[in-house]
Amino acid sequence: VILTQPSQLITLEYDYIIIGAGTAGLVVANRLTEDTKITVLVLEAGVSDEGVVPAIAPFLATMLTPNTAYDWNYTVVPQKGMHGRTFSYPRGRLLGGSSSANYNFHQYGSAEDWDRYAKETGDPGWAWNNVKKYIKKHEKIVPSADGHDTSGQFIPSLHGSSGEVSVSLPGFNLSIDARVMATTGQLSEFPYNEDTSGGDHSLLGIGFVQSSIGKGVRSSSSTSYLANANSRPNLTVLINATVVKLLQSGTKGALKSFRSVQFSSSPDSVTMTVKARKEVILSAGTIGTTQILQLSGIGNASDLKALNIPVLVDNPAVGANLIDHVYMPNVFNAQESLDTFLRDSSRLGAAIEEWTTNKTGIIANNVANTFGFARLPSNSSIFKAVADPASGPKSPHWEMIFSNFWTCPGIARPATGKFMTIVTALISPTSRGTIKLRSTNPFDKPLIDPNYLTTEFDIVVLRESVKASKRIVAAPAWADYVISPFGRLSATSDVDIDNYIRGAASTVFHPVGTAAMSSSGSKSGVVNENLLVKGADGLRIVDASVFPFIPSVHTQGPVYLLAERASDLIKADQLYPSAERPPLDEL
Ligand SMILES: Cc1cc2nc3c(=O)[nH]c(=O)nc-3n(C[C@H](O)[C@H](O)[C@H](O)COP(=O)(O)OP(=O)(O)OC[C@H]3O[C@@H](n4cnc5c(N)ncnc54)[C@H](O)[C@@H]3O)c2cc1C
Repeated sequence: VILTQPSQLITLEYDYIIIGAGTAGLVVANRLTEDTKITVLVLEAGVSDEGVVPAIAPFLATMLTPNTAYDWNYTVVPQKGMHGRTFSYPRGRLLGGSSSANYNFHQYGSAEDWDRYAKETGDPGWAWNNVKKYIKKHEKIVPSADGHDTSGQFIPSLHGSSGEVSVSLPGFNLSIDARVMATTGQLSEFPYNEDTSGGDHSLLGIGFVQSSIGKGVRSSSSTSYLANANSRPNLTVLINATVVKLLQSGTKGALKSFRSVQFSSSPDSVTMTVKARKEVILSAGTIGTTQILQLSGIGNASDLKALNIPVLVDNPAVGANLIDHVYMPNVFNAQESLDTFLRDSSRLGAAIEEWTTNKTGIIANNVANTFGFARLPSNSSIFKAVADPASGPKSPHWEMIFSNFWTCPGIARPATGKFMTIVTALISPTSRGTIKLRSTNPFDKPLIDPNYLTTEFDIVVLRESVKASKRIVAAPAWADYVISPFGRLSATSDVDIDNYIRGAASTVFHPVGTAAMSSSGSKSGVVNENLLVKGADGLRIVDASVFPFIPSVHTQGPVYLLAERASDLIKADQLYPSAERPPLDEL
C-alpha cells in the first residue's frame, strides 16, 4: 500500500525499514516481501509518479529535470576543472527515484567492472560470472513500440524474458539511425556492436540503445518492482517522508546499532521515529545516503565536529570518492533535424496525442537510438604517465551518443537552426570528488563537488573523444547531412579544444562511490562485501553509492543487479549471521 501521511501508519515497528523508494530500494522492498512473514516499510521523500506524463512518456524524460517538483534540484559547487562553473545535478524525487527520471538507457556494465568489485571486496559473489544470473530475474525483453524486426540488433541469449523491468530496442526510426549504422561499415575504428548491454559481450563499438521501455511507456522500479508487490499486506510505502537522521538504538559488542529512523514530512512538521526489528537499509541514492549517514554522525570526524554533530562512527571514506561520468555535447549544423519539430508546438502536440492514444510515435521512443563505446589507442602517450584506469583491457574509456537535435543541458535551443549532437562522455574518470553537509539542517542541500576534469587523464580522454566526433562525421555516411561544427567545436588546437570542453561539459547523472564497498578486513571503504556499514550494526546500504569504481556504462542496470544480489544477501542473513553463511548458491 502507498500511504501519503504518517498518521496512516498502523504500526511504528517493522522487520526492515528501507530509506528511499528509488531504483535499488524498490527492488529490495519487492524481494523481501516475497516472504509473507516479513514486514517492510519504505520511506520516500518524494511524491507519487502516478500520472506524471514526463515520467511515463519516454521521449519527454528531459522535461522531468532539472528545476521541477520531481527533482531534488541539486547543483554542483563551482568546478575548478570547468572554468569555475556550477550547474544542475538532477536526481529523481518521486516513486522509482532516478529510475523514474532517467533517460532509459539500459545496460549492465562490463564483466571486468564486476570482476573488479569482486577483487575489491574479496567476495567472488560480486564477479560477473555470479552476478549475471540476476539479469533473468530483473529483465523482460519486449518487442519495440513500432514492432520492427530486431534480429541482429541484440543477442537474445544475453537477456531475460520474464523479469520485472521491460527492456526494448528503439521504437521509432530516427533519421540518423541508418547513417550511424553505415558509419560502422565505413570506419574500422567504430565497428558495429550487436548487443550493447555489456557483461558477456564487449561494450566496444556502436550499436542500438536498449531502453527501459515497454509498450511505449517507461518501465521504472516503481512501475515494475513496486507495482508487482504493492498488493502485499506486508509492504508499506510512505511518500512525502524525508528521513532526517538515523538514531543509535543500542550496541552490539563494540558496534553501535542503528535501527531507529527519524523522518519528517516537511521542514515545519514534527519528526516521527520508526523502528526496524532486523535492519535499516539505506537506499537514498549516492547523494541522499551520504547526507543521511553524515547527519547521523557516521562520517569524517573532523567534518562532523565542525558542525557540532556527535561522531558515532568515524569514517573519512563517507562522502569521499565521488565519481561521475562527464557529458560533452558536440553540436554540428545539419541539413535536417528534429529541432524544427521540437519548436513547433502543434506538431509536438499531435505527437503527444498519438502517444496518449496509441503509445506509438516519437514520444514512445527514447531520446536516442544509437550509441557506442571506445578506448584510447593502447599506444596513447598518456599511458606512459598514468596506469590505465579502465576496469580492464576490454572496458571503454569514452562513450558516444548520437542525437538528431540540440542536446546541450542548460543551454536553450537556438530559435533557428538544425542541429545534430554527438554527445561524448568520459567513462573511466580518475578525478574524485566529495559530498559534504552544508549544515545540520536535513532540508539543506549538501555540498556536491564531483571535482570534474582535475586530472590530465580525464581531459585527454574527452579531448580525444571530441576529435573522434569529427572523424565520425567525416565518414561518407554524413556527406549530405552534416554541414559544419557548431560554435567552439570548430577548435582545432589541443589548448582550444580543452577550453571548449571545460566551458561546456557537465554531468551524465551517474554519481557513485561515496559509501564504497570493500572487504571486511580493509580499513578503506564504508560498507563490507555484504553491504553492511563498517563500525555499525543493523545498517546496510543498497544503492549506487556502494560502487567503489564507476561502472563503464549507464548506471541503472548495474544498480538493479546490485540490488537483486543484495536482496539475496539480506535473505541469507535471516538464516545465518554473515560470518557463518555458506555461499548463496548452496542455500
Ligand atoms: C536525469 C537522469 C538521467 C539518467 N539517465 C540514465 C540512463 O539513461 N540510463 C541509466 O542507466 N542511468 C541513468 N541515470 C542514472 C540512474 O538513474 C541512477 O544511477 C540510478 O537510478 C540510481 O539508483 P539509486 O537507487 O542509487 O538512487 P535513486 O534511484 O535516485 O533512489 C534514491 C531514492 O531515495 C529518495 N531519497 C533521497 N533522500 C531521501 C531521504 N532523506 N528520505 C527519504 N527518501 C530519500 C529519493 O527521492 C529517491 O527516490 C540517470 C539519472 C538522472 C538523474
